[in-house]
Amino acid sequence: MPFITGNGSEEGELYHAQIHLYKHVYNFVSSMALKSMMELGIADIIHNHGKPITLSELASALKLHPSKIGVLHRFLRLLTHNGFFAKTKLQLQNGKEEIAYVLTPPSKLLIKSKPTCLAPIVKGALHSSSLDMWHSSKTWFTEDKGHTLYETATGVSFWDYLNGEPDSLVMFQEAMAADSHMFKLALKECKHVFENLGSLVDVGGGTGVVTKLINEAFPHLKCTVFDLPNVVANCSGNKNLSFVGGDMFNSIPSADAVLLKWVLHDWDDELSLKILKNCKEAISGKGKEGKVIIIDIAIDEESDDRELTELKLDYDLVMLTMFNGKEREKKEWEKLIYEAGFSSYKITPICGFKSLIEVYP
Ligand SMILES: C[S@@+](CC[C@H](N)C(=O)[O-])C[C@H]1O[C@@H](n2cnc3c(N)ncnc32)[C@H](O)[C@@H]1O
Repeated sequence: MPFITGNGSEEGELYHAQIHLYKHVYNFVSSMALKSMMELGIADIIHNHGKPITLSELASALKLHPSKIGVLHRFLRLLTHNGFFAKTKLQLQNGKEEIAYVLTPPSKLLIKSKPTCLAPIVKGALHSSSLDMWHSSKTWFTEDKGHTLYETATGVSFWDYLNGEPDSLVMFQEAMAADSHMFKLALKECKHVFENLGSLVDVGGGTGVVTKLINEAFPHLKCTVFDLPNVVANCSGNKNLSFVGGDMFNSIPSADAVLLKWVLHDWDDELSLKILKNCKEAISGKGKEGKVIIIDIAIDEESDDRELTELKLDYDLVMLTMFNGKEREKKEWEKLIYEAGFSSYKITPICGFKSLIEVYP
């Protein structure tokens, strides 16, 4: 059981069950408190302060009305409990002590001046356009249409919504770019995958954050970012980095290798199969030497701990409800890869919760 049962008495079990249930009912409070912290820029303030910050110093930096100092304290208390701040004691000149707050590794990921800043993920994932649809889930379950939850709630697909709302498209691309910056660390783990390649096409490569990192590490590798025409319209590259607009369901530019990062989880098996078959076609000029490099989640409940599995399963529902996509278990990856006509593959965990899946013709 995921929760500890009581002392065996009926009441004890009931109380524990209630705590478990309420905890999950109010999980959104932790998410929204985190969003408030990101919007207020608290991580930046503490980072720029350069030393532990007291409540009154933080309130003053935030220019809060005095009536909000107690509010700030209670937000900080929850966020500290949730691991986003740590408390330390400052010795004052009058001999007294005062509590001060410092950043922890998760809140350091919200410092906007750092390349590893994940604030755009918090902004995008907790934006009303991602959350409001959940109120329509009962209708979605009971209707007999092949819509995503997002379509049922809003009447348009998420992709159409993005394409019709330039600000939202920018927010989405910024969230993707933020996540991709983490790839710089992962590149050290998977350098071997890109060595000895002459050309690479990054399919669904967005604004090219990942491809630029690969291009920096392998300046002689000819890289192409391939995405929808409106996504790459204003992107510029260099001698060995170009942007091409198109539709991966029609055809993909030829290369020695294709990269699909954070792409296949947007699509169901039928459409993913189509993309993979087009990837196979794109690398066919390289014979058995070609490869497809997938970076996505692989659900592995047996090996992963509870927190990691929960994150992967949360992502699965996000993909399902917004795109009719899915996060796949290892055996589902195998089925998809073999059905697309590839002969072998290798899965290696990277980037903390994603996997590198090397696929060979
Ligand atoms: C989840 S994002 C991943 C972006 C990037 N690979 C990354 O990891 O940051 C999926 C990308 O697929 C692109 N995409 C969606 N439909 C496409 C299509 N039919 N052809 C090419 N790209 C497409 C989207 O524009 C988006 O940039």
